[in-house]
Amino acid sequence: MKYIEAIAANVNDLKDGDMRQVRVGEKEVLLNKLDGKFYAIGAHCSHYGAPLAKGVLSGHHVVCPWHNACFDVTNGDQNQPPGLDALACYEVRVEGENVIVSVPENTTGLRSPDMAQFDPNIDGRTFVILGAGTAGTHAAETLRTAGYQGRIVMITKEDKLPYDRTKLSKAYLAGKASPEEMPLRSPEFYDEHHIEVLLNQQVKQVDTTAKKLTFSNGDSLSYDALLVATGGKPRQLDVPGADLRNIFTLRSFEDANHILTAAESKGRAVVIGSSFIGMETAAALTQQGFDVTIVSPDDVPLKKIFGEQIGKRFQQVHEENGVNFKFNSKAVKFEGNGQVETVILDNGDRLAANIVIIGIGVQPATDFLQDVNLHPKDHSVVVDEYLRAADGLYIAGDIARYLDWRTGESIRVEHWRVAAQQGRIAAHNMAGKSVKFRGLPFFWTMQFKFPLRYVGHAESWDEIIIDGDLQKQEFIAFYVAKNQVLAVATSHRDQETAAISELMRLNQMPSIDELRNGKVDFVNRARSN
Ligand SMILES: Cc1cc2nc3c(=O)[nH]c(=O)nc-3n(C[C@H](O)[C@H](O)[C@H](O)COP(=O)(O)OP(=O)(O)OC[C@H]3O[C@@H](n4cnc5c(N)ncnc54)[C@H](O)[C@@H]3O)c2cc1C
Ligand code: FES
Repeated sequence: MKYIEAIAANVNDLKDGDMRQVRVGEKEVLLNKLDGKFYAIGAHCSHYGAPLAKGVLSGHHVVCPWHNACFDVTNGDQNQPPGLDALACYEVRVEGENVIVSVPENTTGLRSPDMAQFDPNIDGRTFVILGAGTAGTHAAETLRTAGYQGRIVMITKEDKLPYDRTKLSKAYLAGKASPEEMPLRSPEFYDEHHIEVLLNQQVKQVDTTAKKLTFSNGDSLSYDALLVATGGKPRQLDVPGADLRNIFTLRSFEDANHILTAAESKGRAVVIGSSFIGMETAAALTQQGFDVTIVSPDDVPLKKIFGEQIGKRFQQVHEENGVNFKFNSKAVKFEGNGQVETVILDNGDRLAANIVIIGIGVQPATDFLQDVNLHPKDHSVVVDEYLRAADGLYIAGDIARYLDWRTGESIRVEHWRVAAQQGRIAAHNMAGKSVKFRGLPFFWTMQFKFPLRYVGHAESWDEIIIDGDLQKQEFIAFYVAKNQVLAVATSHRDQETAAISELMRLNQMPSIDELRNGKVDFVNRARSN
């Protein structure tokens, strides 16, 4: 292999705990100094390619500024999702005052994690992963990185290998991502690591005593351990005309493709619901040339999650881009000749529509589970801190209900990164370790050019402290209850967000008085760990 070598820095350029992006030939490298030693790894996050130098170095790991993936800077290992690959690790040496980094000429900056080889003679067990979403995908790969050599079967009712669901309502629907950009891994990857993916297979029943799954075609499959990660199923609107053509929900690749096909003729779109799916879909369809109206029973979009001020800022951004809102309204009927033409609201208003998207939330997809502890509120599965629901049965992602270690409350979240984290933890436990789930919820949204990141979990709060400027979309909002920061929503303050999530994870957030006074240096506080 050919290497490129270059002087990347002077030894005095970096203090302990510093990191910077440097160039070695044409390649970008993240150079770090820890305990007097230099390390060099790939410069860009394996998720969406964020420059890690703009994140936060905390202890031995760097937190990505965009969606909080974490990498060990001494070897490039990824220790927190959402990305799947590790980072390349490069040779560094010091000669005199020069820090010299050596990089393979063909490096991509990424590295596939080391995985155990499938060998049924060594391990004759079958581990089944029901659900090929983010939790399932991370679990399958983690089983191999954790050394499991038995059979892995991942099952999905969809016709696609695992893909990036979060892009559906953003880049994909807006026409900015092609179908080829959606898969999380290539077909060859699953072959190489002997991860069997059964497509188009719906599971109808799980017998947790006999450890057996039954498919809708009557076939069955026995398992030694099972991870159920079946995600959410969109709520339907039970009103007359709801079965007309061109009325959609959005959960799967197939849903998005149906919407795109119907959207070819452009025209008017009505979106029912002003939470994430509704708002993101409205933004994407507007960018596709639709005249979009959002119908919502609320008076401000996203108010229950972010509060009134931030919700109104999202509304303003949508209105500036031409989206109309019908607040305090419900759709009570759809009319049309085979295909939807009119949406009728509870106040009698009639909205012309070529397509309708219903975004009124999801329910945990658990109807095939009988003999486990389902929560009466939403039929999510109650798990212990190891994400276990019964002997040999693990649960991860949108269907898992667990105790939030920060507040002791029973919560369930619908976030991509959390589902990935849980898939990883569940896999470690299936593989024989004893790892507790102690994640900090994190999600992001992007509507037009308004990005928002959210760390923590707050269903209600006493106060929202806002640092920054909502109008400029540069702010941090702290959601406070009983003198504790439960959650933080931020826009265009990415490095501080990474630092805050680190401080929240370590239980080292500044006091509420400090936050009220402003000017807290979150980045330096997180770096000093
Ligand atoms: C359009 C959209 C955009 C989103 N954007 C964001 C975002 O920006 N940020 C964020 O944090 N979160 C976002 N989310 C939420 C995020 O995608 C979910 O939290 C995450 O996908 C949950 O992962 P999961 O593995 O639990 O389930 P899923 O990803 O839903 O995967 C479930 C899997 O189970 C399979 N399945 C279900 N039932 C059965 C059955 N009976 N038999 C066989 N297979 C079955 C499905 O086919 C699928 O493969 C978004 C969600 C959607 C729908
Ligand atoms: S780009 Fe790094 S976590 Fe998304």
